[in-house]
Amino acid sequence: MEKVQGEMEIERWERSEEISDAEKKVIQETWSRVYANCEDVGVSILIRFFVNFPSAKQYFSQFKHMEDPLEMERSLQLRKHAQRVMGAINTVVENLSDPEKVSSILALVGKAHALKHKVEPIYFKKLTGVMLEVIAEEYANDFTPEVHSAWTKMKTLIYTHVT
Ligand code: HEM
Repeated sequence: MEKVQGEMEIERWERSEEISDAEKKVIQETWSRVYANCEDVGVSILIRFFVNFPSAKQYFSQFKHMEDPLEMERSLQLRKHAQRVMGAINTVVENLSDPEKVSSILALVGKAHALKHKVEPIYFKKLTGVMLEVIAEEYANDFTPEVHSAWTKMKTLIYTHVT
C-alpha cells in the first residue's frame, strides 16, 4: 500500500535515529570509562541538572529547598538518585543489542516516574541533555564528532523511550 507523506517522514526520522552496530560499540567503550567513575559523574550530572533547572528539585523531599551545590552534593537522596540513574543507564548500555530489553527497562523507568513520582516528561529531555554535556566535558579527549553523534542518538533513545 502506498505510504502517505507523514508515514514516510516518520520512517526517515526513525532510520536517521537508528544506532548502528559501530555506534553501539563506541557508546559502550566511552560508557565503560564513564561508569568506572560513576559516583562522581552521576553526582556532577544531577547537581548541574538541579542548578540549571531548579524547578526539577520539587520532586525530591529532602533537597527541594537547597540552593548551594556543595550542600546538594552531601544530600543522600541526591546521591542515591545519581546511583540509580547511572545504574539504569548502565543496564541500557549493556543491552544495546537487545532493543526489546532496552524498551522494557526504559518503559519501566518512565512508568514509575509518571505514576509514582509524577515527574513531568520534559525533565527527562533536560536531564539527558545535561548528561551528554557533562560527559562530553569530562571525557573531552574521547569525544570526537563521531562519538558525539553516537551519544546524541543514545540521548534521544533514552528520553523518547522513557516518555
Ligand atoms: C534517565 C533518567 C532517569 C533514570 C534512569 C531514573 C531512575 C530512577 C530509579 C531507578 C529510581 C528508583 C526506583 C523508583 O522509585 O522508581 C528513581 C527514583 C526517583 N526519580 Fe528518577 N530517574 C531518572 C530521571 C528522573 C528525573 C528527570 C526526575 C525528576 C526531575 C526523577 C525523579 C525521581 C524521584 C523523585 C524518585 C524517588 C526518589 C526517592 O524515593 O528518594 N528521576 N529514578
